[in-house]
Amino acid sequence: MEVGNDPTIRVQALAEAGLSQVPPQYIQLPHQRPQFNASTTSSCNSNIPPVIDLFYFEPSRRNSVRNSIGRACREWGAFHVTNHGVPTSLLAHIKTVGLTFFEQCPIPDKLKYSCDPSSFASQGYGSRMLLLDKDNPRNEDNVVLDWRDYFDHHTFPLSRRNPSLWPHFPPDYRETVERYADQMKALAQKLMGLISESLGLSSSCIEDAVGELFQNITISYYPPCPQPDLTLGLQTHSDMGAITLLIQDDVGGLQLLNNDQWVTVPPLSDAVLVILADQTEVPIILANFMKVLAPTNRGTEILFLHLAVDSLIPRCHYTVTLGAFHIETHYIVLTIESSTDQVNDKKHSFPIELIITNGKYRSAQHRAITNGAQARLSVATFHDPAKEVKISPASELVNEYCPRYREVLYRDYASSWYTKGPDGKRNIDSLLLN
Ligand SMILES: O=C(O)CCC(=O)C(=O)O
Ligand SMILES: [Fe+2]
Repeated sequence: MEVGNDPTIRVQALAEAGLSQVPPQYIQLPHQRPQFNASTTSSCNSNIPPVIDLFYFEPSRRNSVRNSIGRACREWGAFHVTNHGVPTSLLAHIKTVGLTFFEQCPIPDKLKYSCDPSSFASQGYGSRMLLLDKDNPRNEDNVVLDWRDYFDHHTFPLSRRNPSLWPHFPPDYRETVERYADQMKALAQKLMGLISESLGLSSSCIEDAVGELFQNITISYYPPCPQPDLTLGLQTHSDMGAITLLIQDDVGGLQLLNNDQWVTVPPLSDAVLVILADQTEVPIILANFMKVLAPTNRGTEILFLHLAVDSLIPRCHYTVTLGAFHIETHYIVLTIESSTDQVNDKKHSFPIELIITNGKYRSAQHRAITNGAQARLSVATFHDPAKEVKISPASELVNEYCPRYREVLYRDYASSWYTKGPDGKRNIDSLLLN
């Protein structure tokens, strides 16, 4: 069977053909292949993303919930939430309708919903995530394909929502996706509020920076794979938008990179996994640090960063000198003062660099592994800026203390992601000018 640049090939068809070996396009480079050892696959591994009880957003719990979220964002860039207010029956039902579509609709019927392979993140049924590089067909030789089929739905803003383009089978598929989209948007907005507050910012900060939310829901179906040790269901990536809410069935296979180790995320049927995506990492947070940093004196010999995280953690003061800058834990900058007025150009731009790298609000790298026994299903709900939103620190806030990030249209950012491939975090790193 021809695979690769044939957009009609579905992984499910390859799996059903009973191959004993996957076609070569699905074989990962050796350093990308998963390791199947006890520490990454054991369900009793204690090193897993935290589970945070949201207590249905009860105001009296807000402070402690916000602290837990801050810690999880610094340490993992991801966390589970429970008591989030989304009916658990709906979490179960969206997985049921997704599985019914993938497993009970014949492939020729599913192909009627095929997405457009020439435009990225297009709605519909597909397999290949990255765009074909038509200008450089030779680049195709380097493309490794995911062992995955998916259905992508455009759900917000409502002007993009057209359920008649979604599966008609099972009969309640469309209505379930609509209900799920509404519930996930409400949850994402509440979580962005808490994440903003966990940075010491006003609760609307991240949402204001993102602007009108664009929501896509991707149901991924990973057929059993004859060679799980050579393949990935979904290649290593960080999500490109602001925040992703993910649920998975009880088969398991999602892995998160934590302290350079791949950790298998256990399926929790009542929980939703929150994944920080690229736009929550640098540009938005950076813009807010810049607001705080903007009124500093320039060219100072020593800077004092007054750090405080919240009322529960005692205020700490740090002295910053070139070469001796060290922040142990938290990094909310309240003020910067100079103790001398000596000018030393070399110091420009170092404080915020360190703040960012110490900050640990990094988008989480993750991937999906495959298995030889059972198909697996996940539902990822992405919340992204509009394509026209410019991603950059606000220009009036940039001074020479700040690192410069290249301004980029979110559309171009997404396009680069889909043409060059995520390759870990290559895309967000490419925005750094220095
Ligand atoms: O299937 C999974 O668990 C991961 C899905 C994912 O990361 C994505 O769709 O971006
Ligand atoms: Fe993802």
